[in-house]
Amino acid sequence: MFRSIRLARTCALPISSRWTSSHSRGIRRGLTAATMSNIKYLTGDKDGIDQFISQFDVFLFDCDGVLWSGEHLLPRIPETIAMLREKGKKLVFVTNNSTKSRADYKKKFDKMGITASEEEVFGSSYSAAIYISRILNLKAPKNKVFVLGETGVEQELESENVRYCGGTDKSYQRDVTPDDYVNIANGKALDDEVAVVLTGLDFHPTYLKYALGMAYIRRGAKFLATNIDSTLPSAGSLFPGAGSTTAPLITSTGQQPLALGKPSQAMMDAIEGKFQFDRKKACMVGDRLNTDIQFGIEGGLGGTLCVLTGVSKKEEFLEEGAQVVPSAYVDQLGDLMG
Ligand SMILES: O=C(O)[C@H](O)[C@H](O)COP(=O)(O)O
Ligand SMILES: [Mg+2]
Repeated sequence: MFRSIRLARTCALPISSRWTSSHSRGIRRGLTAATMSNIKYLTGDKDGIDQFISQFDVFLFDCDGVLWSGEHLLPRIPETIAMLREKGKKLVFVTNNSTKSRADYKKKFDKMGITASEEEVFGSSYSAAIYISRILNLKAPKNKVFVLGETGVEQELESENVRYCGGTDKSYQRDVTPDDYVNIANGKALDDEVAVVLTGLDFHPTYLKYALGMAYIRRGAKFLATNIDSTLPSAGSLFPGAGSTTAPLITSTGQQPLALGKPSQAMMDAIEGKFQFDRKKACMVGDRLNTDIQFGIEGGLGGTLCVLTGVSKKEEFLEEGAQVVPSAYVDQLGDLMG
């Protein structure tokens, strides 16, 4: 894949041509006995843990299902993060959860006693905002975004001076009326400055928002998504994810959105550019195979660590022929404390 790099506006983020590839090229690799034997199970293996950690200078951490499950902090997370910092490791928090901004995550870290800075967060809502502001680079007045998502998306669009409508605006959280059908069909209800429809995990989906989103896409607006995770791990269980709240627009328009969160390799390029690290000395830690682990493997990182406190189960990567296989796994991240 040809990769052209151009320095962007303010904070030096490389702009990769990989923003354009809609879906990452899945991993085509059968799980053989050899690879199965290579997967390290680290829980309870002190020497194995030390040896594993010593290979890496940088850890990219997923959040939901790894650090916490919704508002429930998982065991020994503050200690584990502190331990890695004491060992001089660089940490980056790479979440697909677009409902919060980097500033919101800083507040959540503080509330949960996790030592982390806003600068260390790189979320899918930020990824989407920089794609729109620095790649699409839409010309006014047709440069507005119709949002189907939460405040995290809105805040990150604001941080990139991108205009938007929809989203958490309460005037869209109402029942659709007969006039709405007429005004959407004749375009009176549509904002001519909307050039993009951006979806994320939406806790307030309404038929009206879907009807407007569909109309904008049908009249040519770009269809983007922060991420398309089908489920959200929370309170130790699974709930509808961003992919599920985006699905009505995929079904009604017959179009697939360009997803800008993990496993998008353009997001990896942007993270590498911002945090400047050697991929071979970096490890991706996550709970989901088709986002986190695939992200690390396709990104050519030195290693991937799957934790079993979120979405994926070990059977999914230990079974014969498994497509996405981490280099190691633990029952929970806190197990790295030995
Ligand atoms: O539905 C979603 O958006 C995802 O389940 C959720 O956001 C995943 O977040 P992550 O595990 O990447 O922190
Ligand atoms: Mg996760």
